[in-house]
Amino acid sequence: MTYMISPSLMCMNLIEIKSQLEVLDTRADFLHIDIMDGHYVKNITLSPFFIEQIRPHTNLKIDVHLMVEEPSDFIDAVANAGADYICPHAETINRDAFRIINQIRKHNKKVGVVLNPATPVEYIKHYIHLLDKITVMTVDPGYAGQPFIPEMLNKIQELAALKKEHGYNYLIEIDGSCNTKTFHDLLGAGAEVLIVGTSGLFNLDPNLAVAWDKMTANIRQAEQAA
Ligand SMILES: O=C(CO)[C@H](O)[C@H](O)[C@H](O)COP(=O)(O)O
Ligand SMILES: [Co+2]
Repeated sequence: MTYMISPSLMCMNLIEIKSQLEVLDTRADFLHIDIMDGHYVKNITLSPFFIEQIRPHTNLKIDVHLMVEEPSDFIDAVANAGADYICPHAETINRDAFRIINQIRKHNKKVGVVLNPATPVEYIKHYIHLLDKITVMTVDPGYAGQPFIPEMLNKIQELAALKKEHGYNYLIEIDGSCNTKTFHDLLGAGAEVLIVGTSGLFNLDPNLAVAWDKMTANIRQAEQAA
């Protein structure tokens, strides 16, 4: 199975950003950056300023997860700060989805959308063919450390089947509780990008390089069981 790993930087040890980025730079495929406005979800984490600060220190693709009520207010700022993928929630763009997709494309950035657990794939059917990435939330958005919602495995399978049937280009990404308990089922269902946060990576060891090795061993085990 091929898969890509996207560490969620809101879960990193922010006191050690530089050394942690060095560890991730040679190992990860993306850096996942959660931006929240305190309204769409009741939390505030990273920011366009944070992206601008880390951009010169990594060669990885920066993937921005916008948990905000008005994505159009943030797209230019995160694009100018150096994001590669810009991913608003489908629930926040369906009144002007095509305008938002064009706003992201104008910056020559990849377009993703994120689906909350209660949002069906049907909700994005009129623009699914335009997407570079679809993120299935396997927890309700807003916080790290929440329990996995197993009903989401069917949604991942549905996206994998649609991709195969129509030849769509989107990557199928998972956000929330990707860890040793869920890797097997997620990869089996068709997950292609795993966002790893507290449970899958950062809490495995205080030394991030050691935590990374533990995580990859866990994934290898999950693959073998498949
Ligand atoms: O979007 C998120 C939360 O709303 C995140 O990307 C979290 O950082 C991620 O879910 C954390 O991973 P965990 O293993 O579920 O703590
Ligand atoms: Co996220």
